[in-house]
Amino acid sequence: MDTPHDTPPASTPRGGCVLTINGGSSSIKFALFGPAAGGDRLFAGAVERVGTPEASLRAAGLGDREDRKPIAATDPARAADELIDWLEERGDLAGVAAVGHRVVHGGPDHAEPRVIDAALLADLRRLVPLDPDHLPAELALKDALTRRRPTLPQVACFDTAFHHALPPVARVLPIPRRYGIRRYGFHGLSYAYLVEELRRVAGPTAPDGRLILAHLGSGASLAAVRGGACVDTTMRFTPAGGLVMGTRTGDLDPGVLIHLTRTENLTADQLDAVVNRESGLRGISETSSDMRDLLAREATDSRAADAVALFCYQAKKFIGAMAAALGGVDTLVFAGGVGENSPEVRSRICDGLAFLGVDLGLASNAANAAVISSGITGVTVRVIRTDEEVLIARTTACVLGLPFQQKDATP
Ligand SMILES: Nc1ncnc2c1ncn2[C@@H]1O[C@H](COP(=O)(O)OP(=O)(O)O)[C@@H](O)[C@H]1O
Ligand SMILES: CC(=O)OP(=O)(O)O
Ligand SMILES: [Mg+2]
Repeated sequence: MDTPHDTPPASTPRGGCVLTINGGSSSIKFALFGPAAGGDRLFAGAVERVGTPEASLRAAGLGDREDRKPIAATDPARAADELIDWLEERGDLAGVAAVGHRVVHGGPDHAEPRVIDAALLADLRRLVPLDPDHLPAELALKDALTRRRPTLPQVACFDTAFHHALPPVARVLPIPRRYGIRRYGFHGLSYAYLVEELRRVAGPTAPDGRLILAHLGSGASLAAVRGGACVDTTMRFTPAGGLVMGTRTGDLDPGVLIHLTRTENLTADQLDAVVNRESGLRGISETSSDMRDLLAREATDSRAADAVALFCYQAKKFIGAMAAALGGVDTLVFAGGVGENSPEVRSRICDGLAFLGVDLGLASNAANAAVISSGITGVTVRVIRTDEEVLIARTTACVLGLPFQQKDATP
């Protein structure tokens, strides 16, 4: 898996493919689907640790071993160029009919997926201050692809769309209206996929009940869904709010920021770095933002133990809050890198939630089974592997009228 290839693995000739791009602050996930009529995932991968000397590109096709190589990706634009070079070398870009982008923030005006044109680009550039940790990278990826393939249609799929119809009481934030600050909510592509997948695995009426979705990755949030519609979510105006995350604070007394501005003379950029990149699990543990590292260290490092404990405690409290918004809960879904893979974290989050009817089965939870509730109480607890990429590919094909039927949603 770690052996770098000097030559890229051979690709199969193909056309009509959809390339998906999920650009974040430190990684770019990508996948190639198609040919369009089949909709298979041909390969998937990621450029990781963008902005550091350790940046690398890894990818694996169906049945292939993973290919990994170091790349020079000092910023998102360089990372995009490296990724496009790699796709060109493989001969894959020639077969791409469309590119679908995850766009984390759509602001007040954009929810429906649409082709990225000059007007949308101008709007997205204006939205950068709302999400300085995702949008610049996403725009750099779009620009790099346009430079290299000016006629290739590119479609924006908005992470905020799932929350677009939040009830007014969940949307309003208590600050003078003149500032136009409101709750948007994020991780919507993941949530939309989880609702679809729940329908597929648990029956067409499963998402109609009271549903709590917990997307627990480096970025983490929860959503309360009733009748298939989102009624509340933990993130607010930006993806920095809500649950404590790998490097982001989550909810913080706003007075803390005033205090830091006054006592440390921090500028907006410095506050951005503190809130979005130096805090959360990293800030508390003083070592790592990665849940695996923290779990491995917590027996010998009380700071790592504090970080894990805080994450689990806050997730438990937010499940309680989402249950209150829904008037109870029928199904709880864990997703994201932590939610899908850590029985320990799930067990600590659910410990003490028996009053809501949440009770985990020991063996099923340890096995990361699809259903991990004990069956003794009323709430069905599930683990679903989220797949933002397939949702982007499907949406992109739909916007452009490409034939695309995803045969198997499981990566
Ligand atoms: N087996 C595991 N146990 C605990 N945490 C895990 C495990 N596998 C992955 N994770 C955690 O998942 C997080 C990354 O989640 P992911 O959804 O991939 O993030 P991203 O937001 O970058 O998409 C990291 O904190 C990582 O440590
Ligand atoms: C919205 C958000 O936090 O996204 P990610 O988890 O990819 O950083
Ligand atoms: Mg993510």
